[in-house]
Amino acid sequence: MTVIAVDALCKSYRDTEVLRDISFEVERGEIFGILGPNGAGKTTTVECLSGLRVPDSGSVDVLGLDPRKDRARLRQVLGVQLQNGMLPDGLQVVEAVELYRSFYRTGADPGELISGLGLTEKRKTRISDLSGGQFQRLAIALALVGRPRIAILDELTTGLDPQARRDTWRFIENMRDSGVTVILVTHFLEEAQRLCDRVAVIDKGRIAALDSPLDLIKKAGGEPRVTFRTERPFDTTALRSADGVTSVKTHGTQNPETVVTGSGNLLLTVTTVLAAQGIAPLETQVQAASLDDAYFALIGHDAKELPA
Ligand SMILES: Nc1ncnc2c1ncn2[C@@H]1O[C@H](COP(=O)(O)OP(=O)(O)OP(=O)(O)O)[C@@H](O)[C@H]1O
Repeated sequence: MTVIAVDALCKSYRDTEVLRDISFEVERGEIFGILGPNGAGKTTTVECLSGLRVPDSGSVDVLGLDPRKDRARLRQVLGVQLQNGMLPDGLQVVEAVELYRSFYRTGADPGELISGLGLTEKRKTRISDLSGGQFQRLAIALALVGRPRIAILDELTTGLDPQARRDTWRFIENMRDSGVTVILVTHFLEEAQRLCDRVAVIDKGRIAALDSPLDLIKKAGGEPRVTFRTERPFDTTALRSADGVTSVKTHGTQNPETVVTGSGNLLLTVTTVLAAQGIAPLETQVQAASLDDAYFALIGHDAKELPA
């Protein structure tokens, strides 16, 4: 069942086109990721979904409602993660959650939500005294306290420590399992790969790709890689011509690092070729293709690329 339908959305700020013909649909119970570089138009897109921004043209349908015309009804079914600075500093955590709970006819138990997000110790702390990560967790609690049917989480885990990030991922997965649809704007590709059922990559106001993380990786031709170091540089000719190997890149002169990408049993291929040359690889690692590869292939600047 489609819960969000966006069709041909366009938006300009003065004479700068920020959204250029954005269309997508989101199904009930999905975690739908929105990825893209800074300034790509991700926040503007989700602001059009929640009615905070009015598109210049195109249409948005959220659970059968038009966010421009039905904001009051939409607010009862849509939870939006607030950004820092949007809440009165003097409120305590528990007061903020209870206040937000009062905006909804039905909703979550504030105490359970606070504990589920690891904020029990901070329940009496004023918002101004929270750390960045604690505020972030409060913002998630406020987005969810009305038990929304759709939650829009923009930069969900920015500023969270690794443990809190993982706890938050589990929390979001449980939410999805209970039928909530989640729109997740993120810069963390690992987060998108782990959580999202489908991902839209927005670049310069257009959708550059929209697919499941696995299919994005496949379509971008992402391949597993084997990385190792050697004591000294070696002739890579045999490795380059081995079956299934598509690229070999080496960098450094002291214990140079070599990265081999390809298909088949790449680790066996690499170790066999090296053994035939009497080379013992050090610190060997095998990595599956990831969303990072697909993302950088799509937006065209691979910050991680090693020199050939
Ligand atoms: N109120 C505004 N007035 C003018 N320009 C704006 C306004 N809001 C956003 N922009 C511009 O629109 C473009 C898209 O912004 P948006 O916040 O949607 O990007 P984003 O993809 O969410 O970026 P980020 O990853 O940095 O959060 C940017 O170039 C931004 O400077």
